[in-house]
Amino acid sequence: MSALKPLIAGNWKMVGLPADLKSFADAMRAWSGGSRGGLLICPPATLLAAAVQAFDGLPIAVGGQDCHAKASGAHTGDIAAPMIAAAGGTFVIVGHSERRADHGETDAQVKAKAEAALAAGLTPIICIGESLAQRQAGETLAVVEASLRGSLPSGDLARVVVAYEPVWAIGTGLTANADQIAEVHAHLRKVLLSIDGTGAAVKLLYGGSVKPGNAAEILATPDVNGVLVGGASLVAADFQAIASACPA
Ligand SMILES: O=C[C@H](O)COP(=O)(O)O
Repeated sequence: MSALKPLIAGNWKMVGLPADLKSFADAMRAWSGGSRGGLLICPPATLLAAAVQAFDGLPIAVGGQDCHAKASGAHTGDIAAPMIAAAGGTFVIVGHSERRADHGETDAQVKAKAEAALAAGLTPIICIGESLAQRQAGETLAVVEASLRGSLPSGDLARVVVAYEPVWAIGTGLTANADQIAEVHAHLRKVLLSIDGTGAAVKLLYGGSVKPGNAAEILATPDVNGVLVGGASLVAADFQAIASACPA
């Protein structure tokens, strides 16, 4: 773990009703433990403002799961970055592999979304990762480097977070091992430093089947500055166990 304060981020994806948010917030309020990392929950857009209220007084930031590249306009069903900020959100995930796969999002579009997020005062969490076929073909580092370079916003990187999420490890129960994570994160850090001096400030999260049982090892892996948790972030006890696993 580097000097960067780790970030434990939960992505609820398309899961969660008001009652689920209430149970989760009640459990977080009753939690006697703590975390050395910052905590973030990205609920579905319908719960964004309610989550800000539900977590009032708790050290839990709230973020969106996606934003449009434009600040407003005729884009039915989309959400603009200033809307997330106005609801009290401070982060937004962009370029998640599920959006890249389901909506054909390109690196250029992800870059535009990250720039829109920054313009609205949000911290973008830019997701990149290789498919199983790309890993088996030995293309992992080239794929993630190209995606990183293509998805990063122009200019100051100090407020950017990058999440490495191998597509084959998302929701599958498969997790990249510590050596695989360390190799990719070291490469991403080298690329970030080569782009701009502010690349040192970019938090590098790992995502893909992070659970209470593997969080400590992942969080202790060199160049890992936090985790992006899907399924396990829906269960307060699991999210708490992962948050508690942050090393000193
Ligand atoms: O955004 C989160 C990632 O897609 C990981 O999801 P997962 O923890 O359910 O594998």
